[in-house]
Amino acid sequence: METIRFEELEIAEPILKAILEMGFEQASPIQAKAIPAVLTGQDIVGQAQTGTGKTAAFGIPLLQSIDTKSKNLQAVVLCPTRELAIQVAEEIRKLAKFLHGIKVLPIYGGQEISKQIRSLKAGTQVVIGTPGRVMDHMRRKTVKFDHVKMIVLDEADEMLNMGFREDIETILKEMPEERQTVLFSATMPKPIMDIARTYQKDATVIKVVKKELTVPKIEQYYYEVKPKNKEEVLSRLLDMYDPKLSLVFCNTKRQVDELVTALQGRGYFADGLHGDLKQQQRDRVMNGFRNGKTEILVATDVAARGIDVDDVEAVFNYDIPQDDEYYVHRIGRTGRAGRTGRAFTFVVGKEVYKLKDIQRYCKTKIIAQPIPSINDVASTKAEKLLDKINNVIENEDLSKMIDIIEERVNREDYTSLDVAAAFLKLSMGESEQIEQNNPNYEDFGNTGAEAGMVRLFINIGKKQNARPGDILGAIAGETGMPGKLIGSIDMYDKYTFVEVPREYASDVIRVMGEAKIKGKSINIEPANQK
Ligand SMILES: Nc1ncnc2c1ncn2[C@@H]1O[C@H](COP(=O)(O)OP(=O)(O)OP(=O)(O)O)[C@@H](O)[C@H]1O
Ligand SMILES: [Mg+2]
Repeated sequence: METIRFEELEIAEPILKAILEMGFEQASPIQAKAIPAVLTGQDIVGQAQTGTGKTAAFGIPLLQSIDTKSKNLQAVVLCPTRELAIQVAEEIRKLAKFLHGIKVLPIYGGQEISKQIRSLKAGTQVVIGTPGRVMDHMRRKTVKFDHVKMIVLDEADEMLNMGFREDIETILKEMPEERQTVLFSATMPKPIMDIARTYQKDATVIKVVKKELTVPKIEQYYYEVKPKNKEEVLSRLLDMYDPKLSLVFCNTKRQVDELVTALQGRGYFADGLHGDLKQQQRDRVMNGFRNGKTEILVATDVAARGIDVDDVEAVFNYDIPQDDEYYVHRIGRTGRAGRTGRAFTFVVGKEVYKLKDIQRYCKTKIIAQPIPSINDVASTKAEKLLDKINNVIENEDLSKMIDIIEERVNREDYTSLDVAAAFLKLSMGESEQIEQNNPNYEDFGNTGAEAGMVRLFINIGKKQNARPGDILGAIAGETGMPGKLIGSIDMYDKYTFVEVPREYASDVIRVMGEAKIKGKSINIEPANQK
């Protein structure tokens, strides 16, 4: 595709300077098409994939339309959530850095209204707000729309989903007839086009059409899981891919809270975001995620729309999204502005059919993946560590270290290979110690009813005719584990497992395989869960 430079788009000098400072090198396709169109003053519907710069596509012409000599309110942007309002205001402020005399104000619920009123009174030309709070100011007559030239509905379809239809319609009716109305989103379901027909005049639709609705640079995978395994699978994927920042979407607030507790219990830096939190808490959580203190943000769909955080390398659909469109917006939190990303979706049972619908809607392929075993996680972790070592070997002076190792190796009866292996094991942490004779294994983490326990899948061979008590007795006898410590054993047709305290897991594994459990002469094999 032809590249368009911002200089070719008739953008005012101070704004160009700001764009340069923001590090944008060329206009994205939606920017190249929408900026000139919005500048002509016509009504526009703009659709382009997530993370392709729609904010600046309306933000640049919006700023250019402001008369800086007047202190009247001249442009309004409506966003579905406070987080998005804050972010859009931030981006527009950056674009306005060299435009003197422009005030850009985010207004949203939860923030002290008197403070907002003071700022509005002092003269604000651009307001970025959530529909509820903007309505509130409209009713109090603390905003006046008489001089508004342009209104932007960012994520209009989501505002409708959230029940803001009436508010939006009331706001639009209050605005001058001859204003410009602009809509932007990555998805354009029918209700949006209805709004467009009712409230826009001969709108021009600008679609940057791509084959698929999702960003091609996002690798998309799915995993068939059992509900009770989701937490473990999530942990394995987090350990294996080690994303800098991750966003995990759940369908309910309760699930968000539960998962945050579970992840924190497992030692992850996780935090939760949903609509039941107090406004200050929401700000605290969002800031923690933006500055990297929180590495895993668990959220409901409040964080699905428009949120732009650098370094979100993975998105997890812990629960499959209820609407096809949500899939697009959720996974679009990664792979932004040309970067790569990964999206992982968990499906339970019949949900695979929902996944089919999603793929059809997005015109994309979501690839099935087996759940990584503990061994897969460990080898990926080892690979990553070794990659880091490469760097050290190539770039650092190791002579002193080599002397120390050499001295040790000469003194003891082992090789430098042994030393390297031992170091690798140490740096991978304790959890990998129970790998060797690894049956499929599930760790319950440190919270919940089964805290501290692990479940080991085993095979007992039908011919042995062993009863549960025999097996528990045999394990206890062989490992020295007090019998009462074995949580439980379950024997089904297809699989059998024992649940034991984590610290005994490696002992139980040790007696499996070749070893016979002597006390009762029962042979226990490691098994794969099926
Ligand atoms: N021309 C550009 N060159 C490089 N980066 C850009 C450019 N335009 C915007 N960006 C950056 O790309 C990121 C994504 O932009 P933005 O949030 O506007 O995407 P969007 O299209 O609105 O996505 P969504 O559909 O998720 O709301 C932002 O960090 C923004 O600063
Ligand atoms: Mg956006």
